[in-house]
Amino acid sequence: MRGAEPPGGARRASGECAVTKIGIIGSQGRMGQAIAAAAEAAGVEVAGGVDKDGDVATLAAKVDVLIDFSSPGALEGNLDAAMAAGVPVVIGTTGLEERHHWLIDSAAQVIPVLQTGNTSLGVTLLAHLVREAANRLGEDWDIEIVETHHRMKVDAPSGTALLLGEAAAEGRGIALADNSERGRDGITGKRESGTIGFAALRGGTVAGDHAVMFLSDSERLTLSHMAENRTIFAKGALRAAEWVQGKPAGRYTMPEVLGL
Ligand SMILES: NC(=O)C1=CN([C@@H]2O[C@H](COP(=O)(O)OP(=O)(O)OC[C@H]3O[C@@H](n4cnc5c(N)ncnc54)[C@H](OP(=O)(O)O)[C@@H]3O)[C@@H](O)[C@H]2O)C=CC1
Ligand SMILES: O=C(O)C1=N[C@H](C(=O)O)C[C@H](O)C1
Repeated sequence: MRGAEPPGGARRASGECAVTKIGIIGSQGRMGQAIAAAAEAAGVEVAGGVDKDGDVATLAAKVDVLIDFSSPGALEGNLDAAMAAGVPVVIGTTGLEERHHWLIDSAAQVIPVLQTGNTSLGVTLLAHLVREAANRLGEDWDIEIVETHHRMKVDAPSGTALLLGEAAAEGRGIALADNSERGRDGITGKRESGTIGFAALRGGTVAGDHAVMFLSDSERLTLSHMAENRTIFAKGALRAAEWVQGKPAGRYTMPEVLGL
């Protein structure tokens, strides 16, 4: 029908939308609530939200951008809904596996998709510093990543720890998948040279602490970040949502948003 509004993606590809109307997937969760509060403070309209068993297709049809902080199991349906409506999606959900990344790559052929394990400015800069340090320090510097989170967190290592591991691996010019040590217990044998180790601590209400340690024979360098609350993630998610609007189909992440 002539005059009917084109799918959101086509409309936004022209870049004409200035105001972001967001839809939150995982709206009643810790992050969903933090995003809604940050949106209210920033004057960003929340057009709706869904949780388990919610209707994401209906939500997608009435928003400019979907923001997903829910569960890996929801990802495929969320991407399908975003593609059908032609709206960009910001994915903050962690615990993603290879097949989820494949789904994201595939959706990014159709719509803009921004995925990150951490939307904060501090962690985005930390990843940059980690890449640089890993590149400049020789292989005699072992790399270990330690993360601490609240007792309710369900995935490990955290998405941020993995993001930092990827940054370290890039700096070293190695593939993280072939060089990571994800859990030591019992007679582990000595540390395998060149690996990147991960350790996860859980307890209390910690919003998210990450430390990347570089350890050599006689010295240690630690680069770290501590999140004092979820507002930093929520603000970063809103910034990502505003940035991704009007972008061409493709896969994006936080350094592009923050210009780092
Ligand atoms: N990238 C980043 O910067 C950050 C990422 N995160 C990540 O965000 C995710 C959410 O964290 P958090 O808010 O603490 O977790 P919560 O458990 O508090 O919230 C998750 C929410 O998602 C909902 N949900 C579960 N399954 C589905 C589904 N199939 N469809 C729609 N909604 C669903 C839950 O609903 P119900 O209760 O009904 O199951 C719940 O409301 C985690 O993966 C976490 O690691 C967190 C902080 C920062
Ligand atoms: O589940 C959380 O809480 C957090 N998850 C993200 C992660 O897995 O890295 C980001 C942040 O650390 C908080």
